[in-house]
Amino acid sequence: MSLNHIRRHAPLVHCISNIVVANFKANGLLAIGASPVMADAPEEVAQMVAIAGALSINMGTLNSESVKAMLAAGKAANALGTPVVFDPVGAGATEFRRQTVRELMREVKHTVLRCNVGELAAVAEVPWQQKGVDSGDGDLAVVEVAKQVAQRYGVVVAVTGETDIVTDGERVSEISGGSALTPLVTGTGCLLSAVVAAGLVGSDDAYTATVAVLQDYKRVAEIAAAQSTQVGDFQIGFLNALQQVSVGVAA
Ligand SMILES: Nc1ncnc2c1ncn2[C@@H]1O[C@H](COP(=O)(O)OP(=O)(O)OP(=O)(O)O)[C@@H](O)[C@H]1O
Ligand SMILES: Cc1ncsc1CCO
Ligand SMILES: [Mg+2]
Repeated sequence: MSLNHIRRHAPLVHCISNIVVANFKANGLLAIGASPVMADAPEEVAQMVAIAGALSINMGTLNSESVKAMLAAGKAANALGTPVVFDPVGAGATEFRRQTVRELMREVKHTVLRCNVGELAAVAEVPWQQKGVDSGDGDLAVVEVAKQVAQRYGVVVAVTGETDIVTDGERVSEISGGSALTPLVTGTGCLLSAVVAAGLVGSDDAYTATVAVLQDYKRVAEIAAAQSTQVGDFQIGFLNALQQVSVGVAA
């Protein structure tokens, strides 16, 4: 019961968000009893991360200022031993994103990398046709590439899609289920990254904490899909189901 673990710890999660999903992410974290704070001014991120339980870095709508903030916040979190989750949104779509991924992977020690398959390919620098922020097309041995990235950077890698894969370079878990409506609501992956960050607070094994969050998140999608067939309703149902699962009242 990982979302329940988050509710019991009620962590403050410092999010460097993209502009598309900031509201959904904040409401999703509140629904499970966490406290979100969005802060991306380079001038304040080191101070903000110092009072947070975890840092969630998302480069979905990056610009030169927010990249400075990501580096400063990540380094400050590392110095404090605060867990960091990196979501390299659209990593392979442009040269700016590819460079930023390289810099963030080199300069910051991330606890968890949470991405879709296209983003994994970009982080691993293997060929893939990314479609903007969506996963896109290609042929990738996902488990093998995820393990290589995990070993190379000493990070837990969580790759999502119809079936999610989590690996620390040795252990591998596959998590299926959920709902095909989930990728039709923008930011469900971005929110998941922030929820993983929240789930790391009070956990001593990032791999098992990440697996537990992804399992609960699939269940959240199933509960939402049982109550709604249209995407708008599903988005609201998803927030409701996050609350239910975290409280422990979901069937
Ligand atoms: N076809 C599918 N069937 C069931 N669940 C899915 C499917 N595709 C994605 N998901 C689930 O949706 C959630 C978000 O994963 P996804 O891979 O879509 O993230 P993402 O591409 O980073 O999303 P975004 O950038 O919009 O935030 C995960 O819980 C994942 O398991
Ligand atoms: C649509 C979109 N564009 C940049 S970030 C984002 C949200 C999903 O990742
Ligand atoms: Mg994403």
